[in-house]
Amino acid sequence: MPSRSLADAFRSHPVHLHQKHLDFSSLQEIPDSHKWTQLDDIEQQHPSVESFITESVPVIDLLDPNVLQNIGNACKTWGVLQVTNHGIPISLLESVEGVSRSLFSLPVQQKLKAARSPDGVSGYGVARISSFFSKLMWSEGFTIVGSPLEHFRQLWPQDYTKFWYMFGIGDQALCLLFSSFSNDQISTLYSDVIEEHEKEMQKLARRLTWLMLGSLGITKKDLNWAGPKGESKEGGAALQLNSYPACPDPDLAMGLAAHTDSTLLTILYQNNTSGLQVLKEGIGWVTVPPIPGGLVVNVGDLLHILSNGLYPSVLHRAVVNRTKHRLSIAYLYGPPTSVQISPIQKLVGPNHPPLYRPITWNEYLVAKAKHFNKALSSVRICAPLNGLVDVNDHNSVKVG
Ligand SMILES: C=C1C[C@]23C[C@H]1CC[C@H]2[C@@]12CCC[C@@](C)(C(=O)O1)[C@H]2[C@@H]3C(=O)O
Ligand SMILES: O=C(O)CCC(=O)C(=O)O
Ligand SMILES: [Fe+2]
Repeated sequence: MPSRSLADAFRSHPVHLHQKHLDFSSLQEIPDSHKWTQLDDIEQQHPSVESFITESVPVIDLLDPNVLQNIGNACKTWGVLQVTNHGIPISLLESVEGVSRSLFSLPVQQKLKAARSPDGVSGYGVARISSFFSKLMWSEGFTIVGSPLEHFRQLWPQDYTKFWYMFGIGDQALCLLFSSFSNDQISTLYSDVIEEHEKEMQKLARRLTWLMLGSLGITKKDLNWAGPKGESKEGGAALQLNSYPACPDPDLAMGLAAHTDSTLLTILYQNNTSGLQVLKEGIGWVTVPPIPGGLVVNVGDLLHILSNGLYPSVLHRAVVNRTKHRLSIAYLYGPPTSVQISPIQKLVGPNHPPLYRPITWNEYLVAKAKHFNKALSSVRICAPLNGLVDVNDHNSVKVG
């Protein structure tokens, strides 16, 4: 099962985090432990640019007849795009948002009952990449690999009262509906939502992978693990629920520090609060605004390797804001965990030597745990000939 082996990567390389769990909602001021300066994250030195003076991340309708070409262009020039008409029911995305909101609203002590262990992949905690920074991020996360049922049973109290609320115009038609659930009922209900979401997202992720590779002229035949004989090998995935509480001084805080994803691709849902920014060469940090019904899709490090550097894995981060609690839901999609990933043969030739050595997803996760933003460079075997530079390797010299 892919989910079980994804966890193996973390067992072999435990990450001990300086966990300091804050009750963000009670803070009027940012504690020193959470105050970031430019020195705390080298990537902060790039300017944040206003969306109206610059280009923006392409929005692509998956039903557009030119979808293949549009996706190819977006992947080459940005490494990120937003998709509409993707087929995932909005109601399903809103249900996962509801589960996430309910989870993060629990008291800290309750959430810690499902804390992620240093050598585990699933559970509640700060982002794994936190170990590379001296300052803490203004966020909480919950990672799910496989069924979340056991963790959910640890989380919700025995008698859990859930309320739905509806607001009318002004304060006229405020309506609260209360209902009591047993721990078992709520865990099963929420777990079913997560599993349905996983099923739907898996389908979309596969479709997007083939569209992205298709625009490079790659078909299933060109990939040994996904070709006619490899059909049965399914990709694996992790679901990351992110919560960014409102912050008294957003300029001093960091929601999620700049990183690339160790995936083939990541599909991100953001509730109607912006915060995601991507780094565009020569421009700076560009905000990716939430669009109704849209999903953000970004190229991950493994697709960067497969495409032999043609598709950059985009450096991105999440910033926070003063008034709104922001939630995001990231579906981190990868290949079967023990399959060797290397530049696709068709994209390699005398003028295009392979830039990376073969590596499995599990090995890559270990490399990320050791080297963080230098993980991609750590598997590089060849200096770029044609001016391609790893997006997360800003110190390297550009040629051409
Ligand atoms: C399959 C994955 C991908 C992981 C590790 C593992 C499970 C959790 C993912 C994230 C999610 C949050 C950002 C990130 C950088 C992090 O800290 O945890 C991601 C990381 C990666 O993309 O490297
Ligand atoms: O919250 C966001 O917008 C970004 C989340 C993210 O990058 C991740 O979970 O990998
Ligand atoms: Fe990410």
